[in-house]
Amino acid sequence: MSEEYRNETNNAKSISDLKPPVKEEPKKANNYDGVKKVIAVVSGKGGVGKSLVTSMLSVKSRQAGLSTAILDADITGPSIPRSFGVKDRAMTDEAGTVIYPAITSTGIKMMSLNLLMDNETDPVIWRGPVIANAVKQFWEEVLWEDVDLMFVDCPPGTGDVPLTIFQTLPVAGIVVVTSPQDLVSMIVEKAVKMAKMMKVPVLGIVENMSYFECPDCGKKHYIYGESHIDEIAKDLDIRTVAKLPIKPEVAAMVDSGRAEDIDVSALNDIFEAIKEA
Ligand SMILES: Nc1ncnc2c1ncn2[C@@H]1O[C@H](COP(=O)(O)OP(=O)(O)OP(=O)(O)O)[C@@H](O)[C@H]1O
Repeated sequence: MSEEYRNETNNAKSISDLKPPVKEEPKKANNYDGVKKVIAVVSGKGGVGKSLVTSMLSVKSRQAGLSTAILDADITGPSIPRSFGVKDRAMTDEAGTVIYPAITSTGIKMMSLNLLMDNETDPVIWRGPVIANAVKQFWEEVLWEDVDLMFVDCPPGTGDVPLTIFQTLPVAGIVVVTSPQDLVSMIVEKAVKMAKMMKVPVLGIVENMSYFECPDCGKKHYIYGESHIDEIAKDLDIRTVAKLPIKPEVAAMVDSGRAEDIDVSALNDIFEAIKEA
C-alpha cells in the first residue's frame, strides 16, 4: 500500500475500509470504440451548480464542433434532460439490448434515469450498489457512437457512484465545482486526493456563484465573502480556475430547458485544458 493511500485511510473504522480501490480495465460502451474522451464533473456537496457546469461544458464542446455526450450519473437527482428541454423517453432496439441516447436540439447526446422513467417527478429509491450498477449500464448498454467528448455529471461527494465511475469508465480528467460558501479548501483537496488515487488529473476548478455583478453599475459583490479559490488552486498546482457569477437569468434558462442558450465563454480556459487532456 502506498504512503499516499495510507494517509487517506487514517479515519478507517475497520480493516475492510482499508482495502484500496480496484481499478478495473476500462470498458467501452457496447464494446464499440464509441467514446474518445470522458471527463467527470464532481462536487463535494449538492446544489453548488455541478449540473449547470456539466451542461455549460457540453454546450461549449458542441459549439466547438465536437460530437458531445452527457452521461447523467446523478441518478437520484437527475436534472440534465430538463435543463435541455428534452422530454421524450429513451428508446431501445427491438431486442431491448441497446438503449439509444436522447439528442438535444444542437445535437448533444444524453442519457439520464429521467429518460427511462414514466414520470420525471417519481423518486428513485435505490440503495447505493443498485445506483452504481445503473451508471455502469448507462456506460455499457447505451449506444454511444462517434462521441469526441463525454461529460459525466457525477453525484456529489466521494461515495459508491463516483468510485464506480472512476473504476469503470476511462476518465481522462476531472473538473471540480465548488461554491464560495462551501468548505472550499477541504472539498477541493478531497477531490484532488481522490483524483490522485485514481490517477486522473484535475483539469480545473469552477467556483460557481462566485459573485453577483450589479446590472446597473457593473460592480462585483462577493455575497458569500471574498474568494480564496485562486490561492487554493495554486497550492494544489491546478492551473485553471473559472469563476461564474450568480445570474438569475441562468437559473431561468435552465428551468425552461434552454441550457443551449447560456453564455459559456467563462469556461473557455477549462475547455482548452479538457481538449489537451
Ligand atoms: N451561477 C448561477 N446563477 C444562478 N443560478 C444558478 C447558478 N448555478 C446554479 N444555479 C441554480 O442552482 C440550482 C442548483 O444547480 P445545479 O442543479 O446545477 O446544482 P448541482 O450541484 O448539480 O446539484 P445536485 O448535485 O443537487 O444535482 C439550479 O436551479 C441552477 O439553475
